[in-house]
Amino acid sequence: YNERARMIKKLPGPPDDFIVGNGLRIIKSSVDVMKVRREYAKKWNGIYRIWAYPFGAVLVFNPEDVELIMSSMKYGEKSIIYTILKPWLQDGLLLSNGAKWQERRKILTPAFHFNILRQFCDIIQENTQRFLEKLEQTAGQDVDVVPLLSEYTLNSICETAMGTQLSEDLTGTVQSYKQAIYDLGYVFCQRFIRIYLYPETVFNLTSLGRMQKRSVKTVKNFTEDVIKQRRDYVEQYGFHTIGDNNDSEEVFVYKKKKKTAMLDLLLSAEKEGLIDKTGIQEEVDTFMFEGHDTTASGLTFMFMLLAHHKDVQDKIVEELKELLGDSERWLTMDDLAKMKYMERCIKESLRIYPPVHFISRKLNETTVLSGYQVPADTLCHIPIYDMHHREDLFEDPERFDPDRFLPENSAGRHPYAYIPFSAGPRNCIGQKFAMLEMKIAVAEVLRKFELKPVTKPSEIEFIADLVLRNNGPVKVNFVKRK
Ligand code: HEM
Repeated sequence: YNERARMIKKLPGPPDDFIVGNGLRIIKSSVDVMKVRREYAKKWNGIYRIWAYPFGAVLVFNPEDVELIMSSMKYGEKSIIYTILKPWLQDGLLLSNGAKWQERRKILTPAFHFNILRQFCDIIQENTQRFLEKLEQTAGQDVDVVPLLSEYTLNSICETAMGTQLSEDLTGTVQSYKQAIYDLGYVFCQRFIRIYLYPETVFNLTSLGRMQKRSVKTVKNFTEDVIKQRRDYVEQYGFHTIGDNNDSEEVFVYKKKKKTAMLDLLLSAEKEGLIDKTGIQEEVDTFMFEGHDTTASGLTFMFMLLAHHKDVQDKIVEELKELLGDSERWLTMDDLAKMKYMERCIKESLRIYPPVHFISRKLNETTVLSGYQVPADTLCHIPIYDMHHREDLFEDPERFDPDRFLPENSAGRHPYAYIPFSAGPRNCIGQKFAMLEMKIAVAEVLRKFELKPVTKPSEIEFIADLVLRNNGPVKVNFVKRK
């Protein structure tokens, strides 16, 4: 009942219970908590608050407020809920703040330069061909795309950014890594809604605390192996450079040399004393997770949608035919840039199913949002999913309509109404990489297969996790084209 509480309670939100405020109302199962969030978002369209003593949170999904928060570094600091991820991602780019974040972002930005992505394109293509062979083995059957796509995207990030191929004898380790990521997402969400688990000493005594400890160990063992493999390679052969035979392709990475793998960049920064071993580990942990789980989620829902929209598949195939005729060559970056219809389909899928459905910032000063005074230190959550599903921003929001992204239909839309990759200075560093990978996967799969529907969008039940996931398999039937 202090001043901060009184200010927060002026915002619309669920009714309070004595002392605990809304704290008990949000302790739900992973599925129910997502349903409650949707109910609240529909009821208080644009802004509402949750007061759970001693924390106040405001959920902001009015584009004007979102712009205010995201467009400058004034609110660039991540909120306290991300500290739950610290034992795993430590001070990697996703979690770090201030000068450390700035320095790291400067080191890592060149790793996703256009010319480097051009080199990655071939590597992703090779991986895609292996993925297609896997699909061929189950052609005509109902398959759960979730594990297949997670393997596909994990291989892509390892072979490109990390410069390491995951060999067959690592299959067991890879499985444990993926399971550990699921477990860490589960622990994060369970702890997030249970404020009494915020103190470390209490949390460490619980089964969730023990689960986190085990999972962090598994994840770190795996990423340590990836770093070691590349370190050994670099020691033996030197940094893998590109553009040596073609000066027009020259890429100046971190002021001088040219390197492909992101990990090479970090190893070379280590030599210059700009980052240490721990720093490399935290960035590799961050990029391995952000670089595969998000894209896998995006592709999962994209394939489900395509399976239910044969007309959309036909249009993409038509676009491919116009571009390639009867040629069986691989698609290049230039081809993909011309596939405007397919790009609209991916954008629309990321609107309906944004893989990163929720982000959070710290308000470090009292801020006016939607006309309400929100006190300093309030957690400022941005539920991207709820904004993308606002009826007044996207008419008939559940309908899959790629033409929403035609230039004439996007004109007048608020630039912060659609933010699957976040926006502003702390936006997604891997956005172009993710779009490239998704385009290659969609185009190459549709060249070979027609997708038939199995799991229906109406059957999807989200579970609370770091990325958008269904509570169960997402099945599609891939039928080989003649
Ligand atoms: C469809 C795929 C992807 C989506 C939807 C996505 C979305 C996002 C979003 C919304 C954020 C902001 C997070 C926040 O503020 O808490 C973010 C940050 C980030 N993403 Fe992605 N991402 C994707 C793919 C990738 C890939 C492929 C990589 C790496 C290769 C990557 C690396 C990162 C990193 C390192 C950050 C933190 C950036 C910073 O704070 O400076 N993401 N991403």
